[in-house]
Amino acid sequence: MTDLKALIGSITPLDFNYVEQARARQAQLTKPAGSLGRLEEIAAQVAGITRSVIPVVQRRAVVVMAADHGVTAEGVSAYPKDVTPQMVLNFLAGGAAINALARQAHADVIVVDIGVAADLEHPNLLSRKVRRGTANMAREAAMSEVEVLQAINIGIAVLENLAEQGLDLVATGEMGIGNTTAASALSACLLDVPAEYVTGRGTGIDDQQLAHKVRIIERAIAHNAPDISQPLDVLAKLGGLEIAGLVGVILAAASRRIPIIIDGFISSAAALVAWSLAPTVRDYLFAGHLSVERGHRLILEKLDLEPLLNLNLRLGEGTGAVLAMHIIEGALRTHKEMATFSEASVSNKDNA
Ligand SMILES: Cc1cc2ncn([C@H]3O[C@H](COP(=O)(O)O)[C@@H](O)[C@H]3O)c2cc1C
Ligand SMILES: O=C(O)c1cccnc1
Repeated sequence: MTDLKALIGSITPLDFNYVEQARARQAQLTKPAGSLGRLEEIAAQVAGITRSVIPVVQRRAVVVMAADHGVTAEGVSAYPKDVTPQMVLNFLAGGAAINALARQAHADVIVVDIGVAADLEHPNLLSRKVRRGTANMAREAAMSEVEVLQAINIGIAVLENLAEQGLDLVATGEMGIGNTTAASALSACLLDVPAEYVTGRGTGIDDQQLAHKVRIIERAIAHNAPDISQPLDVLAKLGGLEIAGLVGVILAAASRRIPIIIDGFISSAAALVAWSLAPTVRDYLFAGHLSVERGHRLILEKLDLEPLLNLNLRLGEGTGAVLAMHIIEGALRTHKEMATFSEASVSNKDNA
């Protein structure tokens, strides 16, 4: 097992030397100063992350962590829990939204069974089951302390393996019926806001079911009484195995200086936990999009992240994050491929 403390300690802030050099290059490119807006900031941030003045993001992957949630017994989702293993098989067959978008973005889809409550076998599935779904958090802790650490360690190992093979950009994705309930419970605690503020309709529940979902989350928080100053305690009691796995992915990617695009509400809840453990992780994060799910904006505000896209997505799987890879690529392509004023013999501003 990785020493989590050591991993967290190894996450360093952006290297401003490279940020400044990237900004200096941007100032020389054939465009009015600042005219590429956030694309310029993205290029500078990736330069600071990777310690490369002209970075590339050639090798890309989305890690889709899948797991089940005991809290589905309370009727918090519009879909049955069987959809979790069924969708895992769909990912492996290439038929889900994430597969189509990943093909377009030239990203590998890495599917991890970290806690699906069904027996799954497939040559391309990473079978890393910690347990068959979490316990029902409305009645008991979702996971034990040992299990949450196991799940985080699996995320770390998955990322480190990918990094060994070569990885320039990673997106986070998930699948787990009931996981908006876990993400809402986590966010309510870590943001210290009423559950209602961060609870949405997930796969599409009605008003009555939404009110019920809020009550279940309130009950889970009251019953488990997590220590909100201890992110791992909150994660164990109210989280999900896939969320814990993504915490590991995020921490390990930051430690290896790999830029991370987080997806919607659930991935962002994982990022919130990672940030609570290691605030420096913020430097490595891009928010792929703003989800429709209530509460997403509050998490992004806490992390001081501005979403790259706003497309009314409410799917998860990593879809918004993988779409945002095109924006990051656009930022880095202009940064790399544009001519400077002197190269193209274009006149710069008089005082440049
Ligand atoms: C067919 C299908 C595909 C999905 N892909 C992602 N999710 C998304 O919906 C689930 C969370 O919503 P809730 O908390 O309401 O269950 C997660 O599995 C999430 O990834 C899906 C959901 C369904 C039904
Ligand atoms: O934003 C998300 O991640 C999301 C929203 C609804 C359902 N599943 C995921």
